[in-house]
Amino acid sequence: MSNILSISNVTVKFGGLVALNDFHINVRKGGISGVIGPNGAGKTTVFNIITGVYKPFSGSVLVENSELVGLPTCLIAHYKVSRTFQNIRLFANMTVAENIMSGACIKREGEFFSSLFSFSKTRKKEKELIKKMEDLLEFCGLKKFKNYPATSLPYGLQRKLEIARSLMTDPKLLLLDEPAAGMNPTEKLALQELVKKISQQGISILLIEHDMKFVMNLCEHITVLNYGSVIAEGLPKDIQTNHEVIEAYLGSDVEDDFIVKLDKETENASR
Ligand SMILES: Nc1ncnc2c1ncn2[C@@H]1O[C@H](COP(=O)(O)OP(=O)(O)OP(=O)(O)O)[C@@H](O)[C@H]1O
Repeated sequence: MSNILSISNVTVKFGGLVALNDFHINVRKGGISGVIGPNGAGKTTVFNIITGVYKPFSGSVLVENSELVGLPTCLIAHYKVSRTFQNIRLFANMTVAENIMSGACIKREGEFFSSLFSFSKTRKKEKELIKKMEDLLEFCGLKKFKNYPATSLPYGLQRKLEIARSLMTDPKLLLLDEPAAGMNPTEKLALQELVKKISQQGISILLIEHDMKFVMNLCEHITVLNYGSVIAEGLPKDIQTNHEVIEAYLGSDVEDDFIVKLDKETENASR
């Protein structure tokens, strides 16, 4: 099976700080992959490289066969890449429905002049987008909040709304930056199910997450970063027992979660 995303030899420097050092990752078409690592390891920088926020010092970012390095952020969505952010970025003065619709703006660029000459075509397109928005409300479990102000939703639903908005662009590759951050266990479980459903639609997913249970339950492949370098990569079960990974996490705020998961695995294995 081919890859939707192939990053190779990417180095990113901020002055004297090397945020990513010869970074690489492949995301399989239709797969769910994860990037983990302690705070400041370089995880968000990976997303910022893919989406053109930063230009790497060196290296390549291929989405299918297209090179994204050097492209401005505004063009990345045309390559069917969409992302959510670590800090929720909803339009506070808009409703849930309007926030989702805002994701469609990217699809409507360049339609201005044609719409002047074909009113019926524009109406048809408008109807299609509204239908798509309604479908996404349903799909993401947000239907009954359609007309609520976006920021009146509980935190977990605001995160789902961000995902719904990014799905409005019809991505092939969805980048989720700490989607479970700040969620309670029930919200995390619901989010886990939503991510699985998105994947079942054929959308490839790359996620960054500190919650180890969430990552281990969802990802088929995990890349571990520490100080900008890949220190391990592979199946969740291999990552959990990798000594360099455990070492990197010692002293970090996710250590407890990681060790709890490890203990559970050991417990299950000895049964
Ligand atoms: N624009 C920037 N200018 C200078 N340094 C930056 C910039 N962006 C990131 N960095 C630095 O690069 C390193 C990696 O940052 P990054 O945000 O990618 O880490 P992270 O793994 O996502 O961390 P966290 O888990 O805390 O979000 C950090 O040392 C950070 O301070």
